Amino acid sequence: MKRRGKSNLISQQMSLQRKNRLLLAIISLALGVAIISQATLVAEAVQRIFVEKASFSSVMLLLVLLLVVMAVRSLLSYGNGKVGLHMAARAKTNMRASVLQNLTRASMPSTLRGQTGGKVSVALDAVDEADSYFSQYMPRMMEAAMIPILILVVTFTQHANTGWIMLFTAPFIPLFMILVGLKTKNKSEEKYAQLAEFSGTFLDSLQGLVTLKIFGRAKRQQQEIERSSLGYRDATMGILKIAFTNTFMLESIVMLSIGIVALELAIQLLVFKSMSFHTAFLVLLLVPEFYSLLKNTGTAFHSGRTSMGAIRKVEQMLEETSIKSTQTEREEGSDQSELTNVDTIAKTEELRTTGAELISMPPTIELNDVRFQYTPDSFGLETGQILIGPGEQIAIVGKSGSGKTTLLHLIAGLLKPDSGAVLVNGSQLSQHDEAAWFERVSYITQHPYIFAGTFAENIAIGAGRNVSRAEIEQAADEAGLAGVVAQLEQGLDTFVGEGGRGLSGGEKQRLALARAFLKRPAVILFDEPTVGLDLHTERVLQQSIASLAKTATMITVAHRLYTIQHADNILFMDNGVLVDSGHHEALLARLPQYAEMVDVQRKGGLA
Ligand SMILES: Nc1ncnc2c1ncn2[C@@H]1O[C@H](COP(=O)(O)OP(=O)(O)OP(=O)(O)O)[C@@H](O)[C@H]1O
Repeated sequence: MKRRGKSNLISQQMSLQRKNRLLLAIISLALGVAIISQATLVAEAVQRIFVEKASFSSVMLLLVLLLVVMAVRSLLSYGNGKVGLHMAARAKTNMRASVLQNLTRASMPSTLRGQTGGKVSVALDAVDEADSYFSQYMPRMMEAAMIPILILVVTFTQHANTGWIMLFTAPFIPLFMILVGLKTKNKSEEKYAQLAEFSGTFLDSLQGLVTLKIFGRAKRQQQEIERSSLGYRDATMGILKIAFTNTFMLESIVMLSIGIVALELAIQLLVFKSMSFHTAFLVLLLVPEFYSLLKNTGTAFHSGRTSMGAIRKVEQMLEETSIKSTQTEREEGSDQSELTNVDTIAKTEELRTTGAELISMPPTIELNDVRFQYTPDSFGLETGQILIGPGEQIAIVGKSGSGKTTLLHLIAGLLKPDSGAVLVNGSQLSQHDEAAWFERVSYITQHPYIFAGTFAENIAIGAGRNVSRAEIEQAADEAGLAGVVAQLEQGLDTFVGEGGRGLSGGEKQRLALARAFLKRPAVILFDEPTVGLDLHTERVLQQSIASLAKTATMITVAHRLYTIQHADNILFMDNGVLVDSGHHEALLARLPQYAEMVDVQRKGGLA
C-alpha cells in the first residue's frame, strides 16, 4: 500500500461517489436556471403591476408561473442538501470501515501503539466531523462552480457595468476564503490532536482509577484531565474566533459590493436615465443572489477546511497502522520478486483455498533463525533453529523478560520476524491465509478478554460460527465451568465483562478454555498463570488442557514444574536467546541455569 497523499482519502471517497457528484452537478445547473427564472418573473410582474399598472387578471398567469418556479427552486435546494447528506453518510461509513479494517488487520505492535481513547476519538468524532465536507462543502462548491457564472452571463447581457463590478469584487471572496482556510486547517488539525489527547487521558484515567486512588494520584490525574480539556477548549475557541472573523469579513465584502452595484444602478436609472426600470430591478434581484451564493460558499469552505483537518487525522491513523504491515508486505514481496503480478495473485488465491487444508491437523512448526526487535536498540530475540512436531507438547521457560511471550507471539503470527522465517507445514506462515491460520489456533492468555455480554455469548465467539446452546453448555462443562455456572442466578445468561458480573482470574481462563473447546484448534498457545490458583481450580484447568491437547500441538509459556516436566520439548530462553532445548532430564543434566530454575521452583513448592 503506498503512502497516502494529502487528500487521498477524500479523492478515494470522491471516486466512489461519481454518480452522486453528477447528480449534484445536474441539480446545481437546474437551480441556477430556477434562480434566474425567478428573478426574471419577479421583475416582469413588478414592471407590469407597478409601472404599467396592468390588471390583476392579466398578470395572473405570470404569478402562477412564479409560484411554480419558486416551488421548483425549493425542491432543487432540498435535493442538493439530500444528495450531500447521502454522500456524507456513505463516506463516513466507508471511512469507519477503513479505520476498523486497518486496526484489525494491522500487526499487533502498530495496533497497540498510541492511546485507545485517542483511536476511539478518531473513529467516532473525527469521522463525524468529516460530514460537513460532503454534506455542505461539496454541494456549495458545485453550486458555486455553476450558478454565479450563469448569473454573471445574464447580468452582462442586461447591464455590462454591473457585470464588471461583480467580476471585480467577486474574487475578493475566494481570496479571503483561501487565506482563512489555510489558517483554519492547521487549527483544526490542532483541535483534533487535542481532542484525541483529551479522550486518551480520560479513558486511561478511568481504566486505572483504582490504581490512581491507591497511589494517591487521583488529584494529579484530575489536573491532567483539566489541562488536556483546557487545551481542547482553547483549540476550539481558536477555530470559532476564525469562524466569526470569517463571517464578519464576508458580510462586509458582500454588503459593500451590493452597495456599489445599487449606487451605480441608481445613477444610471435616475441621473443618466440610460436603463429601464425592468432591467435595473432584474439586475438588483440577481446581484444579492450572486453574492449570497459566494458567501455561502465561503462559510461552507470554512467548515470544509475544518473537516479536512479531521480527515487528515483519520488518514494519519490509517497511515500509522499500515506502516508496519507495509514493511512486512515489502519483505514478503522481495522474496517473490521473480513472480509477476498475475502469478502472485494466482499463488495467493491458491494459498487461500488450500490454507485451511494445510493447517487442518496439528502442523509441524519450524523457526529458522528468527530475529525480532520491537524497536531498533530495544530487546532483541534470536531463536536459532526450532522444530515443533505435530501434536507435541512444548514448554517455553526462562526468567521474566527473557522473551517467552514474544516467542509465542511470533509463532502465533501476531508479530512478524525481522529476519528468518516461521514455517507451518513447510511453508512460510506469512504466506498462509491469515484467517485460515487463526481458525486453527487458540491463544489462552493469562488475562483473556471478556466482552460485555452474557457468559454464553462470550463462549460462543470461540466458534466463529453459529453454535447451539447444547454445544456451548458442553464446552463450558469440558472447561470445568459447570460448577461456576450453576452458582450464577441466570446461569449461562449472566451478564459478564464490562458493566457485568466480574470473574476471577481462574474463571476467565476457564472461559477462554471453553472458547477453545468450541473451536477445537490444531495449535494451542497457552500462557500459564503465574499466580497461584487453588488446588481444585488448578486440577480442573490441567485436566481440561490435557483433554484439549490430545488433538493439538500445544505450546505453553510454562511456570508450573508439572507442565515443564511433562513437556515433550522444553525451550529455555535467556535474555532473548534460545539457549538450549530438550527433555526435562536432559536439560537438568547439562544446563546449570535450568537446574537452578527447577530448584527454585521446587523450593517455592510449585511442583
Ligand atoms: N510492545 C513492546 N515494545 C517494546 N518492548 C517490549 C514490548 N513487549 C515486550 N517488550 C520487551 O521485550 C522483552 C521480552 O518481553 P516478553 O513479554 O517476551 O518477556 P517474558 O519472558 O514473556 O516475560 P514474563 O515472564 O515476565 O511475562 C522485555 O524486556 C519487554 O520489556
